[in-house]
Amino acid sequence: MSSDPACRPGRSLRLRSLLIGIGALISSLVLLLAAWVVRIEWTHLADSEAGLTRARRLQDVLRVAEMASRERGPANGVMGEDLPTPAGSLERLAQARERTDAAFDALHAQLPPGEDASRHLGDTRERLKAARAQVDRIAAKPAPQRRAGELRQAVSDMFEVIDDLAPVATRFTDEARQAAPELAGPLTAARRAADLRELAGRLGSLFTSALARRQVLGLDERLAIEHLRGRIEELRQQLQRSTSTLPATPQVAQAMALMQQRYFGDTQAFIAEQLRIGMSDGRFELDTSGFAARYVPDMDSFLLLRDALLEQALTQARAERDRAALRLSWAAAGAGLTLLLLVSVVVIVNRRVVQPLTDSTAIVSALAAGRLDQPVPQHGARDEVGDLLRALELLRQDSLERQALERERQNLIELLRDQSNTDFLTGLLNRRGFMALGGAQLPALHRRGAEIAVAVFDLDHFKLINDRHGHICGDAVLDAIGEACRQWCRRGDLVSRYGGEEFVILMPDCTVQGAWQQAERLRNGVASLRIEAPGHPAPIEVTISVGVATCRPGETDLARIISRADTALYAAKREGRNRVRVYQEPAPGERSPA
Ligand SMILES: Nc1nc2c(ncn2[C@@H]2O[C@H](COP(=O)(O)OP(=O)(O)OP(=O)(O)O)[C@@H](O)[C@H]2O)c(=O)[nH]1
Repeated sequence: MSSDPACRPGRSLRLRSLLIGIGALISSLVLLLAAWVVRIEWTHLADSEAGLTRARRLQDVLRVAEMASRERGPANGVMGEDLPTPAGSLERLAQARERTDAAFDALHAQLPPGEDASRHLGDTRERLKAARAQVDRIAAKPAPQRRAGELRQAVSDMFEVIDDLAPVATRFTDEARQAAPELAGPLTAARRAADLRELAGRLGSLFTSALARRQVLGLDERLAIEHLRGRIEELRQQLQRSTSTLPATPQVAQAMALMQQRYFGDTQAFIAEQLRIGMSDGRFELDTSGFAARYVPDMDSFLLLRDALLEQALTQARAERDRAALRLSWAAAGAGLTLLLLVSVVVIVNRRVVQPLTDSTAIVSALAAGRLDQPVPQHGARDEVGDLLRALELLRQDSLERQALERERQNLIELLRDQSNTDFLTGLLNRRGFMALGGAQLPALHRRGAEIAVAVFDLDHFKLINDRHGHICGDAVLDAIGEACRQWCRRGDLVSRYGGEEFVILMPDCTVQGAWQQAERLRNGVASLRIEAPGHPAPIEVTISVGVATCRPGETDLARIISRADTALYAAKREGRNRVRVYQEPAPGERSPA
């Protein structure tokens, strides 16, 4: 039964391997799926971060452009005022330049060094420096010496600084759009608002030359002003269209309304009036500073709108980043929990099912092999596996009882067998046991060429002992003779109480000479005994007569050998007892003594 493969413990090990394999496979699939989801969410998060970073950079670029644009007011101011330039104008210009430089520094700090945008901004600053030097050269001249051409050039150089920032702004807008497409709307609209501020500023700057010299506007200035007004209107419409598609925020709505009211309401009428004067007699009521004081504040409505749109974009980007981070956390936590659950399931199934099955298989195999010493493990749960283990324990207990009963039965059989072959008085073999064992030994002894002898001895006048001292004393004497046999016979000799007071000894590996010596030793030993018998004060002395015969080659009939030894025994009795006689084989033609 133990050879049945189903009983081998290996089965259960394979079941555990299967469980671990399935667990590992499902875990791998879950991990793969989780890695895929986490990767997607990670990409979303990275894109959102990138979109936010680019939106902030765009905000900084637009701030640089705003500051450079604001710097044009004080620059135009000092170029429009005669020497000595008022300290207040110089102070305003210095402060404006400081603010522009600070905005440049802040933007530079955001960019990794060596990046294209960083290098480009470096070039733009050089261009700004050159434009400022040109402004300072013109402002250092007396007003009459300042030519219209150089004034326009100086203004144009300042414009170019702003134009130079446009590619950087476009680049960050594109990068933000690629990383987070939802930012495209508000960022594009914010750039349009910034462009409107710039164009409005340029429009004002075109009046600078005529205002400074209180002259009519030149044809190219008039054309440029009309061109800019057209561009401004066009941009306004684009801005309206783009903001109308965005999710409306109160800040953007308010900034749009303010822009419409202030710049495209009051300020447009003011510009139209200045244009009319510039096209008629050039007698402006305001100088450049007065013009700037009236015109510039209304342009701030563009900046309010730009900032509101940028804030909307940044808020969107931050919200998207936070959502992506949350989704990423959920995905990672979900994957971790699923894995934990899987591992728990594998551990529980292993502990509740596979391990008990493994133990059960080992126990069943042990039971099948008859090994009952292996205890069945305790399993507290009231489930099928628990029932199985409890049933196995019952089976084991039952088998243990059966085994004990079987052992008892075997012992009893052994005992009975021994008793049936043993003489109850001396503990030696009885006749039956002697004949069975001795008869079985002879063939093997012959096969290895051993010499075999048999001795038969009988107590002398034993009847007298019984008669004089009683049967119990006779039994004690027989018992003492048995002890003497154990003491004086060799280890391999087979000794038996053959019947009554007659004993037979089978002596393997014994020549006739050896047998005679052995018999003599035994006879002397018995004669020297002083046997204590119950109820008998004096020790009893006995003698024995012994007959010895040897086994003929190949002879296996034990009874015949005993018969020959018996013949020798009778001879010993006849000759006076207490002696050993060896059976003499009759000469050819002579009759057997028996
Ligand atoms: N106490 C006792 N006596 C036994 C037992 N078996 C046989 N005897 C006695 O042994 C005696 C044998 O006597 P006999 O055959 O005449 O032989 P003997 O008296 O020994 O004389 P020889 O053999 O000629 O020397 C008988 O009295 C039997 O009763 C036994 O188990 N116990």
